[in-house]
Amino acid sequence: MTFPIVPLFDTDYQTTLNTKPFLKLAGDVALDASAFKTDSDVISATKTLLSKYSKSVSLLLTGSKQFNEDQLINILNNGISYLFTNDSASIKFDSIPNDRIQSIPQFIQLSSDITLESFIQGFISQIKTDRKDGLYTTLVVDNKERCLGLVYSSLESIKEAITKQVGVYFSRSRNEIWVKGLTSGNTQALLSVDIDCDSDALKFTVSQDGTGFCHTGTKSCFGDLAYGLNGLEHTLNDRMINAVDGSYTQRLFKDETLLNAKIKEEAEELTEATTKNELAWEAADLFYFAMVRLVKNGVSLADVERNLSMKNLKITRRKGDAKPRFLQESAEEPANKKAKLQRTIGANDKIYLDVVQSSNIEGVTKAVTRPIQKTSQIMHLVNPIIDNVKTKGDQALIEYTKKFDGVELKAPVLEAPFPAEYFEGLTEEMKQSLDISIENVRKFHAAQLQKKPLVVTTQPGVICSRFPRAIEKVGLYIPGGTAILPSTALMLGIPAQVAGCKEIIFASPPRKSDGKVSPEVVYVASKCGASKIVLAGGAQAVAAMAYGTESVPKVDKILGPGNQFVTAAKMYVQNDTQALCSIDMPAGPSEVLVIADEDADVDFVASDLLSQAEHGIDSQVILVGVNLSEKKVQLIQEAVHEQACALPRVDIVRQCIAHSTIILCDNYPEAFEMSNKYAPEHLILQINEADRYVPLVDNAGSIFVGSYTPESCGDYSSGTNHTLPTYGYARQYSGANTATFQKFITSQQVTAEGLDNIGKAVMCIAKVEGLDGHRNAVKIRMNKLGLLPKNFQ
Ligand SMILES: NC(=O)c1ccc[n+]([C@@H]2O[C@H](COP(=O)([O-])OP(=O)(O)OC[C@H]3O[C@@H](n4cnc5c(N)ncnc54)[C@H](O)[C@@H]3O)[C@@H](O)[C@H]2O)c1
Ligand SMILES: N[C@H](CO)Cc1c[nH]c[nH+]1
Ligand SMILES: [Zn+2]
Repeated sequence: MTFPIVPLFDTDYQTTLNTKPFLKLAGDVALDASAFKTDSDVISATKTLLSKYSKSVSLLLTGSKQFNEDQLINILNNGISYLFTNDSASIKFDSIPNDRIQSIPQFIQLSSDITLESFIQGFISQIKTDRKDGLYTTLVVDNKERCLGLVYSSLESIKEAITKQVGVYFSRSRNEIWVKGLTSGNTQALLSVDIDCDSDALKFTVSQDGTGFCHTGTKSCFGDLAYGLNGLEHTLNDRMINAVDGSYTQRLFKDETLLNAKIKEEAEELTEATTKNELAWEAADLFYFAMVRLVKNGVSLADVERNLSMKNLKITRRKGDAKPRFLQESAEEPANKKAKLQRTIGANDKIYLDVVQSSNIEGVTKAVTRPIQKTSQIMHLVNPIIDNVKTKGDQALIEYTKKFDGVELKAPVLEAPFPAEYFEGLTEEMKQSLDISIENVRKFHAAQLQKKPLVVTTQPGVICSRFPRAIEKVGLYIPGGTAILPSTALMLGIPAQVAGCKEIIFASPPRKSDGKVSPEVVYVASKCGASKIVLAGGAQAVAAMAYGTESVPKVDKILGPGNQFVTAAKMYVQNDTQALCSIDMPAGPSEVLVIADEDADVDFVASDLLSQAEHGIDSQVILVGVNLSEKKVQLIQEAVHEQACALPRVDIVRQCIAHSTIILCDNYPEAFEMSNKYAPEHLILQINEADRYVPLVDNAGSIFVGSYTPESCGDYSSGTNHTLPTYGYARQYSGANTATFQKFITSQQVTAEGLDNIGKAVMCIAKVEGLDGHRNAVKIRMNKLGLLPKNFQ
């Protein structure tokens, strides 16, 4: 049961509610149809009542038919819960379900007849209690039906609560009426009062003021309520008033075009999500942006829920077909859709990074989220490619190269020594430049070689050692989709040679123009002694090297960066025991995090950000500012825009910067903490005395120290490796190094003395493990050596 009286209103319901505000507590109300001229009048009154005062509104039909069937359907579709009639059994409409027509309930009363006394009396007459103290258990909830606490009411407190429409209860500890908030200031407006199904418990719905309901200062007696959609609504309402200048949420509030684009983008991503995690992730994003739009326009979650309830009452529902425009779009290839989305970022828009304060947890979380691909979707595309290469070998490689790279090959593999025509176009200057890089990379990686085995005598007569062996056959992937990368060829080929790998195979997608790989890549391949170049890219190249084909030898390890298809295929083959093939690391889209302070050169900072932003639309660049002034941030933004516009790959940069951010920190330790959490592939330090801060770095692929160390130097020529872990994998992976091309073997030698030293320990532990064979292998030897007493068991 809800409230035992349903007030019946005419058109002047507003005046009645002003003079008898207690009527709002009934929750359910009815309208007298005979007082309204048109169905629109009924609908307008219904909507006002539902939005301000009532939980449900019904319509009382008396006498002759005031409305025809169509009008009644219109009314029922716009919020009226029931039609009350004198004789529900005799009234039948073809299109109105029977359960929406009810006989007039006894408890309907004309509002003009209801007095405060009769209202209270009507309520009290319906409740009972079996408690010895005569009190009524009372549940207090807020207008979102969230439980605030459990209290008790007496008949007196109920009367006072209804009379004043505020939270009034009975305090058992003080044995007196308790007006909530009288001393704390945390008062309550009473919105409605309900009785439970067996009439012995009450529910007070209130609007809670002040810090909250609980005397401990929390919103409810069961802790705080700032979570989920309600918590988000609360935060966004707060941000509307207090948003930090330049924060992402503030930008969304101000920029209608951006906000609407994000809503469309997230809606589309939700339609593309497949796993539970992805669906929850994308739905959360969509709710977030939708909620920003609601809060911006003063619409509350309660308004949305009311709307849902109203829709639930509809009789005639639309067929539910989608507009043709959306049907057509969802049938489109994902690649087309992505391209379309990219075009929504205008070519003339200013290129600038979002700005968030480090204290803005939500903003920072969003900022450091990689524009990561959905593994399940990519695997969906990659799995059949791998299967086909496994079964059809070279033929599949040739077919995929035609399909994805637009090149028709006769043979998919180029054998060393590589024909002279493949070196055509290579200039002397280029050769010299590559040679400088090759020698520096060789020097740095040769220095990493462990020359002598590591030998440690752990106890007298127990000698342990460890020594490296080169991995025999390695497959090196050299990306070639959006840019040719001879630098990656040397970053992989030289360490493989230094480590002593017996067979080095390159794979790289051929150029569309002539079906060859670039002469620079061929030059590096010959310099590092590669035996073959597989003329294929993507998942098909990875599969060919992992399983082998007629002309591609199966390798033991695949190394090298690449796009999402390459990375997904590498992850797949390393998990397939049939392939028996390991990989270096997940080395996906390039990324950089720059830490800069007020003294940093704005042009240097901008150029470093852009040098990685130009890699691809799925790259990400982050600037962590230490105590940066507003002016400095503005200058950096201007430099980014100006330099970006002059780059040939400005379109790629634009897409990358759209998911890149400036995070403002107050001090250096905070900046490094931020960077360690992000675990960037590249970390650039453009701060005073940069080298002093290196010890603060726990997670990063490679560090670039000081203002004259652009990341480009590491990409090409300094000597460090540029094949580095991305996506935050710098937490657990190292970048490519000499050891990446080796495995380590351990060895031990135990003498009689050694056996005497550790033998008993071995036997003891083997016994507890129940492995007597292990124990015996020691016991036999020790017995023969006379190291055990005769009666030893
Ligand atoms: N982390 C590092 O160390 C590092 C180093 C260098 C480059 N990178 C990154 O490597 C990536 C290189 O990517 P790229 O695309 O330029 O070259 P790529 O060689 O990795 O990929 C090109 C291949 O992808 C395949 N492909 C393209 N579209 C496909 C589709 N729809 N279905 C199936 N396969 C498809 C084709 O086979 C094509 O040959 C960039 O993201 C760059 O940032 C990273
Ligand atoms: N920065 C890339 C690694 O993330 C490597 C590279 C190659 N060419 C230019 N840059
Ligand atoms: Zn680079």
